[in-house]
Amino acid sequence: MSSDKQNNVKEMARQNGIVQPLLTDFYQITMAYAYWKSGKVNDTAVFDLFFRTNPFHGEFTIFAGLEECLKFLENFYYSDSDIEYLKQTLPATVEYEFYDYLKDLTCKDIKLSAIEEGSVVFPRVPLLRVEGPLIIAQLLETTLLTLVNFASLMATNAARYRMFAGKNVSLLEFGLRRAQGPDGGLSASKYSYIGGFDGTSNVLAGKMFNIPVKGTHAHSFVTSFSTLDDIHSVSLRHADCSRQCDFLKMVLESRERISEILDVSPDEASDGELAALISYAQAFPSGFMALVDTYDVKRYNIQGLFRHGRHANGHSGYNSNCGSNGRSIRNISSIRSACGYSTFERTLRSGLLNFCAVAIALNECGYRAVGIRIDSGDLAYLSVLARETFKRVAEKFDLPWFAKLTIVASNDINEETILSLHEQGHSIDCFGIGTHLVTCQRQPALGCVYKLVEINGQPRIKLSQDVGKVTIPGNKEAYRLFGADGHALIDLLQRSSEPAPEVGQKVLCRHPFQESKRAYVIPSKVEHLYKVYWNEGRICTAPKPLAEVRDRVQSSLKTLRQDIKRSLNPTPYKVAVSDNLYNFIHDLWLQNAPIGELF
Ligand SMILES: Nc1ncnc2c1ncn2[C@@H]1O[C@H](COP(=O)(O)OP(=O)(O)OP(=O)(O)O)[C@@H](O)[C@H]1O
Ligand SMILES: O=P(O)(O)OC[C@H]1O[C@H](OP(=O)(O)OP(=O)(O)O)[C@H](O)[C@@H]1O
Ligand SMILES: O=C(O)c1cccnc1
Ligand SMILES: [Mg+2]
Repeated sequence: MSSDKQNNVKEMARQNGIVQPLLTDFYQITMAYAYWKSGKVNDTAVFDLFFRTNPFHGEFTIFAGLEECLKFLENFYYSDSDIEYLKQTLPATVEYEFYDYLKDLTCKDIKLSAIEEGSVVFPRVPLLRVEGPLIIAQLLETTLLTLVNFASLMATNAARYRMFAGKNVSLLEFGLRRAQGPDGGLSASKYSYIGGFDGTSNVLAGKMFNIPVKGTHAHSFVTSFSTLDDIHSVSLRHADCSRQCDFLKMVLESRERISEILDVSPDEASDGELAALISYAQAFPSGFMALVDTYDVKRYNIQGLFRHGRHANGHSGYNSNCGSNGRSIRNISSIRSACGYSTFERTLRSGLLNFCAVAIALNECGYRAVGIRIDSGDLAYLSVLARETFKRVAEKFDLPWFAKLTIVASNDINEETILSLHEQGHSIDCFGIGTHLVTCQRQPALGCVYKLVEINGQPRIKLSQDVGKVTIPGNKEAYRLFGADGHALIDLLQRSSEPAPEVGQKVLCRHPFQESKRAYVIPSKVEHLYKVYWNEGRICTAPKPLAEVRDRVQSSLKTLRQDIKRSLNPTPYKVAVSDNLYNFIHDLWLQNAPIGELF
């Protein structure tokens, strides 16, 4: 295949295959027919796509999904089979000329302006502005919403995990198996990466979007081995020469030595687990990363006790509620009485001992192990226990790097768990996060809407009893005004006919609906938020590559004050309208609001 063709295939692959004009609500097509039949073919409209509330009890959102929107516009046409399907689906009374009209429909007369993908954005400020023929602009609604809503929600969720995890911890997305279907899983991987995750376990996402693919192994790998007899080969080739080492013998010898250092008996470690770890190390001698909790106390049938006693309030006993060994005395004693031996002594005893034995033997063969994953129990406590173990082995074997082995933690981790673990203190280097991240469990939808704000040059306002739902009419521009300290201060919406605010010039910023709320701002910097991305039938501003969008998320977040980003009770960021737009909204509101009668 020529390299052009290969690039083409790669480009196509980056596009989500199910995104096409029929991926919409039926009512868009019935409305299109009714518009067409009522002579509105030449009407022009402006639609705003925006959300009303930030997700996750936060005060910011990350805008994502723009690249997919542009690809959708680029490829928008009804195929013959689409038209055939519509003929069967719409009533027989629909005139045939309508299908001829649909057949020729493309986005050539649409103009799409948008905020840069990866930017922090706020309620009411349109993320996309779609201008053009009413019928086609209307037909785009559902697909644009589905492309922006989940992408932005995911990117925001991931950015929050990134922010609360801190920059010294890596984050891996492990969610595919628990995601909302294959497309949910794929999108989750893509937008988690944009939001600041370092890698994904999703191989297709890695291939399609060039995201680093990472992973460890599952419990099933460990439990598939029963005894040392299950080891296929006892040898491993030395890293520096072709010499075959008697790897099994080396591991068993190192296990003896380490068990003395750790003051545990090798008899208590599982041989099946050791066989599994040896086999994994033989397959990946330079990337040895082992799951070490398969044969911990959790697998000895006392799970119920452990769970109810310890995490009832979402906190571990470590540090807060602990005895001299760092565990909750109540839980330790209840587990002791249940199983007749000390949990503390037993915890990770098998896994850590076996891991260290294999890692030391690998070292003797010229390889460095990577680390461990813990997937159950008190992650703060167990990570500290593992780090202490590594330090002891590092010292005894005079291998300083051993103390710094990577500790990955997984198991139902969410934002609160990360904050709580940080509060307690832990030794985790990397979180593997699935369910809560990809399903956005804390808030499963963003709630972007697509509202008509102008028709044939005339502004449109949608009134509501709920003032928060009143739309801001007309064709508008949005500006971000920065304060003297360089932070973003306020987003300002103006009518498109108004001159842009200028640096150093006082601007009156008004709350869109509350008359008394207003402030003067003298911006130190003004950022025009919209660029035209699609016009005259083509992409006129190229969307940025994924890695640049990812950087944009971090640089854009840096412009926000810390209090806007904090987890608990963050300060709202201000979104305002110009004085001119304020008066325009309220005049139109009065014109459109019916005057009631009292009897
Ligand atoms: N130190 C900690 N502080 C707060 N939360 C923690 C801590 N350690 C673990 N967690 C969280 O507590 C929950 C523990 O879940 P659970 O009680 O089901 O235990 P488990 O170890 O997963 O048990 P099982 O193996 O039976 O599923 C997980 O959501 C995990 O992320
Ligand atoms: O908990 P999440 O945030 O969703 O992260 C993904 C989970 O998926 C795996 O568990 P699973 O029990 O499916 O398989 P395993 O045998 O590999 O643990 C992994 O061990 C994590 O616990
Ligand atoms: O690689 C892993 O450790 C992994 C991948 C998916 C889900 N849980 C864990
Ligand atoms: Mg698991």
